[in-house]
Amino acid sequence: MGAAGVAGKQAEQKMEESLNLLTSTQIVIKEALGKLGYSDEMYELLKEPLRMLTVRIPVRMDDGAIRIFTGYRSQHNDAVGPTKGGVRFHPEVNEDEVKALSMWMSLKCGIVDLPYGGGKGGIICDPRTMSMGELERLSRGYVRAISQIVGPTKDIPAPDVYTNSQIMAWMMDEYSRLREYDSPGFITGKPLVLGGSQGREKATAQGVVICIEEAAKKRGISIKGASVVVQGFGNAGSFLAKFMHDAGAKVVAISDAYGALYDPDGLDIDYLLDRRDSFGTVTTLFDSTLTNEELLELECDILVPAAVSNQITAANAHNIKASIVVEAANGPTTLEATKILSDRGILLVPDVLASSGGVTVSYFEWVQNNQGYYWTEEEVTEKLRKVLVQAFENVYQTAHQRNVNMRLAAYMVGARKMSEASRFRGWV
Ligand SMILES: NC(=O)C1=CN([C@@H]2O[C@H](COP(=O)(O)OP(=O)(O)OC[C@H]3O[C@@H](n4cnc5c(N)ncnc54)[C@H](O)[C@@H]3O)[C@@H](O)[C@H]2O)C=CC1
Ligand SMILES: O=C(O)CCC(=O)C(=O)O
Repeated sequence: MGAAGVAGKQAEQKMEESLNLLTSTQIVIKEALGKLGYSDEMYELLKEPLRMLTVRIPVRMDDGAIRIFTGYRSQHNDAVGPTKGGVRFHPEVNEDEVKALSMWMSLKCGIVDLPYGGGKGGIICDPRTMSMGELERLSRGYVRAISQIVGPTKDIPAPDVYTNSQIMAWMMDEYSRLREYDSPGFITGKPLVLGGSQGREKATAQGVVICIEEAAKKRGISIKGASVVVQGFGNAGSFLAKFMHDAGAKVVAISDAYGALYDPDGLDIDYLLDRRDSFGTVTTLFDSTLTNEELLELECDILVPAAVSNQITAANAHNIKASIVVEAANGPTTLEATKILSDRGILLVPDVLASSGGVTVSYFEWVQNNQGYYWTEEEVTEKLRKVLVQAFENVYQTAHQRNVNMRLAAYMVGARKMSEASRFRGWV
């Protein structure tokens, strides 16, 4: 079959497979709760968020026209504490995705043992086509629209895809104006001068690196000289590529929304970092690129999807060459693909564990905001390492002891705390 035929068949298989993130999350949560011995009532409680707010945000665009944007804020479960999770600005944001993302936040917070439940937000928009003024008005409008259900002791947003510290600053300023007092603890991922934490920007990637190191130890792979492929070159992917490169690994391919760059001898990561724009775009500067689909199937030791969901599916899971796949992105691998990779003996470190470094340092930021006393980058990094190494080991041991794959093990570890908190509160 020619290349076009193979691509067509893969597209067909992808269509047949369930790519609904909410449905697949519910399947694994149900299985995890069953393994933990919880009743069906617990599943009924946890299968959907407790609260989902849909808002419509009118924004005056630079040309004078008014555009109405749709946004969401989902709060999955607040039995443990206030809900926590990022805000995504992306054209493909939808209600089910935001719900699933908030459920994953609950699981992440359980895995790294934070006093939070999970939340997540999103706005359907394409910030790459908007001016700074339009983005500021949209960010402020979103905060006004969700202000009743968020706050430093209710639900604390943070950055995610196509949002950054500037957007967090506008959102914090808008919330502080509404409440009429300075509220740095309303949001994390802020610039340092507004109460941001040392190390938050790099935290997601640092967490992923710790998981890669732990996974590599289990597989007897040395990081020095290992070949690494990274999908996505934004906050998570670009820092990750840099850290792996600095640790002596050979980063042979990276990508962004427009394509991938490949060099079997290793890419010049510092050069690419220098050239990327604020949306993590760099491949458009080069002629010779691969597709994101081709990138995933490249020969390598370690593959890190660090972009968007549903990238590794039943259609390409058999062609993945890496022996370790570490999910920096949320939801990059479907359930069917998870099974295929696990059956093939590939060590898959799931998103709810691998990408939990970001929310861990967000928690540190919130603690520092609450106490008004700030830590050094070394302190943050050391605390993050301790948390992540412990979390990895808990999930890895659970997988072994219960003879389940790492995703199911992570859901079991992550679901336990919110289930117990819900039970003690008398909700179930
Ligand atoms: N920023 C954070 O603290 C955290 C991020 N994550 C997850 O990591 C992933 C990446 O997030 P960030 O790096 O923060 O976003 P970002 O906005 O900084 O970068 C996104 C990157 O993905 C690329 N991309 C977008 N659409 C793509 C597509 N269809 N195919 C391939 N590449 C595409 C962009 O070009 C860019 O390089 C997301 O799944 C996010 O939910 C998870 C935990 C924390
Ligand atoms: O930093 C945070 O609070 C949340 C980060 C996030 O949205 C995620 O882990 O997916």
